[in-house]
Amino acid sequence: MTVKNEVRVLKNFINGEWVETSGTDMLEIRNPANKDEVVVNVRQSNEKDAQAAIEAAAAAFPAWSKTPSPARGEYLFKIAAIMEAEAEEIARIIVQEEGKTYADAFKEVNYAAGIVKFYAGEGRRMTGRIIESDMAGVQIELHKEALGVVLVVTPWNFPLSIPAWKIAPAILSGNTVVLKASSETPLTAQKFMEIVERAGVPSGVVNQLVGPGRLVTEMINHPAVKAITFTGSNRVGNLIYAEAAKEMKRVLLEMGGKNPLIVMEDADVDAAVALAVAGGYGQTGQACTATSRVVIHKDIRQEFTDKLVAKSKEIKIGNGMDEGVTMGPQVSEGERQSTLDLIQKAIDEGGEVLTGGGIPEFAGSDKGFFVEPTVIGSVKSAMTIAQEEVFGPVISIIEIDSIDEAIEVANDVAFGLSAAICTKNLTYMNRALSEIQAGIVKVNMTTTGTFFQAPFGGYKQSSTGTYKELGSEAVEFYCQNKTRYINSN
Ligand SMILES: NC(=O)C1=CN([C@@H]2O[C@H](COP(=O)(O)OP(=O)(O)OC[C@H]3O[C@@H](n4cnc5c(N)ncnc54)[C@H](OP(=O)(O)O)[C@@H]3O)[C@@H](O)[C@H]2O)C=CC1
Ligand SMILES: O=C(O)CCC(=O)C(=O)O
Repeated sequence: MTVKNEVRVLKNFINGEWVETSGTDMLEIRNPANKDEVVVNVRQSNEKDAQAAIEAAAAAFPAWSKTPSPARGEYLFKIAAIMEAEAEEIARIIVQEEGKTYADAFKEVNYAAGIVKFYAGEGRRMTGRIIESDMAGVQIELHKEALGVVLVVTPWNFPLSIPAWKIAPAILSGNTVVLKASSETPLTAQKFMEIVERAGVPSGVVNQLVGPGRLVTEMINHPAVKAITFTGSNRVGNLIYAEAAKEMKRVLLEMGGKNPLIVMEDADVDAAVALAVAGGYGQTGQACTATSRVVIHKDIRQEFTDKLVAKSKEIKIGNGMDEGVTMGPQVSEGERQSTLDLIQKAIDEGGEVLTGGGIPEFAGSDKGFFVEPTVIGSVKSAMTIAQEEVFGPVISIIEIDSIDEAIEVANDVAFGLSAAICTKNLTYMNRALSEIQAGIVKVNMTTTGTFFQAPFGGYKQSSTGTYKELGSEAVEFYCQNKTRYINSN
């Protein structure tokens, strides 16, 4: 039986107007906690729509890039205020199409509003630099300029905050954008566009295209597109990088992680277990910063593991809107299957499932893409489960017997996004902070979660590495610096 919601068919947001998509394929978005519930229908866009979105952004660029940055910031303040005022409604949309808990979704909306306010304030902090010249009367200025049209390609796991953390610095810097949000979460993106419209952002500054990822390839090649910012899988990140390289376009890629939580022998075990649970199972493990490896000292492995298993069993799985639920479903059948496949591979390679490992059973569990919070013991660093991103609620336990070995294991992966260490020992702390090859290293904190005033980005295959997201540093990606020589003699 299909739940009869009032199902909308989404439109594109182009040049300040809601326009019918021109494709013929229809995509049904269903609630991942109840696949009988159709959330929204999407008639896909085609190349013609993609072209129109880019042209609208290109046409809006001259006026927008000349608008003073404090004035651009004022629009962002308005966007943030609407997000905050409508946080409950937006959070419900996120739960309905992505599946996370209402508490997580509500936090995401307020986090997104915080990001937008942060960049609104940056509008009054945009500065250049004066450089002394060799000649009297000659001044050299370093001046930031916007790039042009920026293509924003985003995933489903943070359907509001990731678009916000890319679009806010992009438009604050004077660029115009086309958003291609994930096909799993088009309604949240649409709601974001409605807010942009109501905040009075001039037509064409922000445009949104609903449609398949394959449209992005051609968009990258459009001459008006000057930069592409992407968060998602390494597979797609590689495709985008290769395509953009043809015209040497600027690219920012944020991709996978295989984030370790090192727990040393002096750690507070209960606190470390709480960090593993929050980092491993928060967002159903669907975060690029998720704790997927616990690298634990042999002296406390047993105690830690017993306590982690006990806490894992306390997780209440269900529909993210239901009271008391602490973990929602995975976003799709495909994502769940890929988690289950990796668990099976771990077993085949010698891992031991200590709790979870399968599909939970409760009333209605067959309707959603639920998976149990899973702890895998006896994991060795070379195993697939210790190397590949899972993107589900799975924590692997890897035993070590020294800080040297802990750091070696932490670094023994292709990724380098986030890492954390639990210890009170200053030497351990300093070694982790300086020797772990990751863009973010934390002490006695979860691998997940970022404060938006601080830069975010990974090492190795987690990111392109050349630019950071978040913080005032993010603006660098969206600007080019012109060196201006002025001879006033
Ligand atoms: N680092 C992170 O935060 C994230 C990592 N992932 C990883 O990626 C895996 C798959 O997730 P998925 O959502 O499919 O991630 P993808 O990388 O496939 O999708 C991310 C974005 O890229 C778009 N896209 C898809 N194909 C192309 C293409 N050929 N060219 C340009 N853009 C494209 C998608 O559009 P469309 O949705 O229309 O296909 C979406 O907007 C996860 O299991 C996880 O391992 C996923 C999400 C976030
Ligand atoms: O941990 C976080 O808050 C950020 C996670 C993230 O950026 C991602 O999963 O894409």
